[in-house]
Amino acid sequence: MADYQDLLVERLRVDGRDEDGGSRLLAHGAGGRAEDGPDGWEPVERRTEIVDVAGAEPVRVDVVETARGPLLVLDRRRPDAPALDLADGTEVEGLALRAPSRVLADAGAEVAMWGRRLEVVAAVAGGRGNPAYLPGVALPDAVTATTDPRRALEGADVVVLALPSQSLRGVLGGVADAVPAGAPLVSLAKGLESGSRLRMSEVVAEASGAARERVAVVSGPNLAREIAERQPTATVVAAHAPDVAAEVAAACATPVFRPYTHHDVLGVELGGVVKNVVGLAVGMAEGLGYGDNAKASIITRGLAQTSRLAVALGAEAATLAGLAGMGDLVATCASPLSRNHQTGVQLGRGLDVGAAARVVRQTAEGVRSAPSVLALARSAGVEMPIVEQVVDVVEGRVHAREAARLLLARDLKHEAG
Ligand SMILES: NC(=O)C1=CN([C@@H]2O[C@H](COP(=O)(O)OP(=O)(O)OC[C@H]3O[C@@H](n4cnc5c(N)ncnc54)[C@H](OP(=O)(O)O)[C@@H]3O)[C@@H](O)[C@H]2O)C=CC1
Ligand SMILES: O=C(CO)COP(=O)(O)O
Repeated sequence: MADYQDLLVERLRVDGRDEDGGSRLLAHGAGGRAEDGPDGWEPVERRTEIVDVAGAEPVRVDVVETARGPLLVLDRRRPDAPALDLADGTEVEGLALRAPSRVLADAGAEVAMWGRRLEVVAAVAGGRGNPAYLPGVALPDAVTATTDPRRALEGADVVVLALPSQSLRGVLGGVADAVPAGAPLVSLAKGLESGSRLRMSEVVAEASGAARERVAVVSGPNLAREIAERQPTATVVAAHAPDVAAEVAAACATPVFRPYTHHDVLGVELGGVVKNVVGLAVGMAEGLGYGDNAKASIITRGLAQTSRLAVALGAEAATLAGLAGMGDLVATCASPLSRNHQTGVQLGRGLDVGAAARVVRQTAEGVRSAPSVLALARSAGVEMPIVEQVVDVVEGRVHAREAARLLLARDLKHEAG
């Protein structure tokens, strides 16, 4: 165990019963040693968390937590004893983990992360990072984690929503009443909601009930793995309210992460949405064995079509030439880390969407967004041939090779037309 984590012996006493019949516990203050403090017996938090398990029924987990941290062992002299079925007045010695997050939280630095899976949350809270998504990356000590979204939201100055686009409304809507009043709500998601075709800033405002001025989006060439490795990058923080954009930018700026503020929320979001679809197309070209000329052509025409759509919907053309447009498009189309790119490669090799998803195993937003982008484009009277072909491949109507042939066979035209 790293030297900044502590295992503390807790002196615990059973003090009656909870409403559900389990033992109510008190802990002796300051690590359970009487000489450590005058505060005597103090309440212990006990709650049940529901843990989703892939391919099985959810599991109920009893969590017992003292002021020092969660109990790993309730009774260290009888570790196999039934956890919370002790006679009134019994005293036991538990073991509490004081994790780095807790130590840093005490020192004032707080990033409270919510996750739905106990094993992920336990790994993050225990200083082991997130081995499932970011193997080999140590997360900052200041990140704490919980499976209880309300605890994560408690007292938050800024609420950051890093969820796949199709899950965001449900998750946020379920805890909207717990979002601290006045805290900016920041979306990192790069997709359109299927059905409503709403952008994520719109979904956030609807699901939370917050005014749109409280919502910000962060978008740019921001591949998660590189950021987690503290490799330098820049990004855009867009909000309708300049002070909200500035507040969020100040909150996330580091020596290697440089945010620029922007007012064009629509343009910034559309850049992030459509680059995923173009990333699928570039991946398909790669999967088909095409070279860099083909990929550069798709990137360039993809950006032209994205800008056309964005401007038709009311965004500024210059936004799409910036970090959230061209910048993110280049990162996605060039990097093997991009899940949209990876998914495209699998589609180009002939796999269908389901099989490609099983290979890539993480969210490729372009797959769900492509039909919504196409519908938006049609409603705005904008032609997006690359998106059209991606939709046809994703929906299994044509093979990627045929999609490429159809794109190349289109009528000749002026490049700026
Ligand atoms: N990864 C990246 O490089 C970047 C991603 N983004 C955007 O961020 C958004 C999220 O992507 P990302 O985190 O990478 O996606 P991943 O697929 O890597 O991870 C999805 C995360 O969301 C959780 N999740 C999914 N559905 C739900 C749900 N219904 N309730 C609760 N939690 C859920 C997953 O939990 P579980 O593990 O339990 O399934 C997992 O932690 C996307 O819109 C993406 O475009 C933006 C910039 C960079
Ligand atoms: O948006 C991203 C980089 O900016 C991440 O791209 P993927 O979702 O394709 O991995």
